[in-house]
Amino acid sequence: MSIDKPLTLALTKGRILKETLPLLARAGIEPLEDLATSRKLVFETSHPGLRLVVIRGTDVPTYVRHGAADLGVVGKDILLEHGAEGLYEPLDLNIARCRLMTAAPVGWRPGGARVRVATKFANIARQYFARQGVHADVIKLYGAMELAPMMDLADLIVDIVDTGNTLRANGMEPLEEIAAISSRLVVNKAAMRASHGAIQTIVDRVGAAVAAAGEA
Ligand SMILES: Nc1ncnc2c1ncn2[C@@H]1O[C@H](COP(=O)(O)OP(=O)(O)OP(=O)(O)O)[C@@H](O)[C@H]1O
Ligand SMILES: O=P(O)(O)OC[C@H]1O[C@H](OP(=O)(O)OP(=O)(O)O)[C@H](O)[C@@H]1O
Repeated sequence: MSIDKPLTLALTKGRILKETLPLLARAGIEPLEDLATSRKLVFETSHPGLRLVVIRGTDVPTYVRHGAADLGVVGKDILLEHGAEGLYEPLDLNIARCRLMTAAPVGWRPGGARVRVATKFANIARQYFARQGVHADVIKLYGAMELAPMMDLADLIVDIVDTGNTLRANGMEPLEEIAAISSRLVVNKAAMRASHGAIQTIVDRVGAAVAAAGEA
């Protein structure tokens, strides 16, 4: 395989993208166009032979697993929920930090033998409650998890908590932490072997940028 093969880095759009771009800039990787104002999905960068694609977080592991992107930036919550098969996870980027938690309406106490749990993170929730020996009926939702207990769709939710403002605003409180979440750099395993030098250079530069951000 040619050593000049261009590399693709898949970025999660939205909140993670906002925190990723300054880190990449510190690593000397800057898009040649303004991502915020462009409707494009593919961007050349200042780093020779590296382009960016900007997609939904849940699609990042899919692109990287299939080798359609060589590297990716994605939340650990997505990796836990959708699996990290075929991926290396060489760096914790220490951005978009939050916690994956169980939460319930203030004052809720377990009653019957089963709990109804509404969440976007159905696999994580099933594994978590199974480990706790709790019979959980997991109801998959795609957003606004806090609404489910209010409408008596569920007793508990599993959701991302940062400040706790969203829970408080909806009469809920956090209960238990399932996992600490931050965004990760992931690499396709086959690409790591085929383009080791070029990929390791990027991992090292981004790693140095993470360390510098930690000291700032
Ligand atoms: N409040 C938060 N504080 C810090 N990080 C968060 C927070 N909420 C989500 N994240 C992280 O950011 C990622 C994207 O969250 P965001 O809420 O922007 O997207 P989404 O609306 O869930 O995704 P999509 O646009 O694909 O529907 C999550 O996977 C998680 O890793
Ligand atoms: O504890 P907090 O600081 O309130 O943060 C937690 C909230 O943040 C995220 O939602 P986000 O703000 O991204 O909205 P969205 O996912 O509904 O777009 C997440 O889904 C939680 O609802």
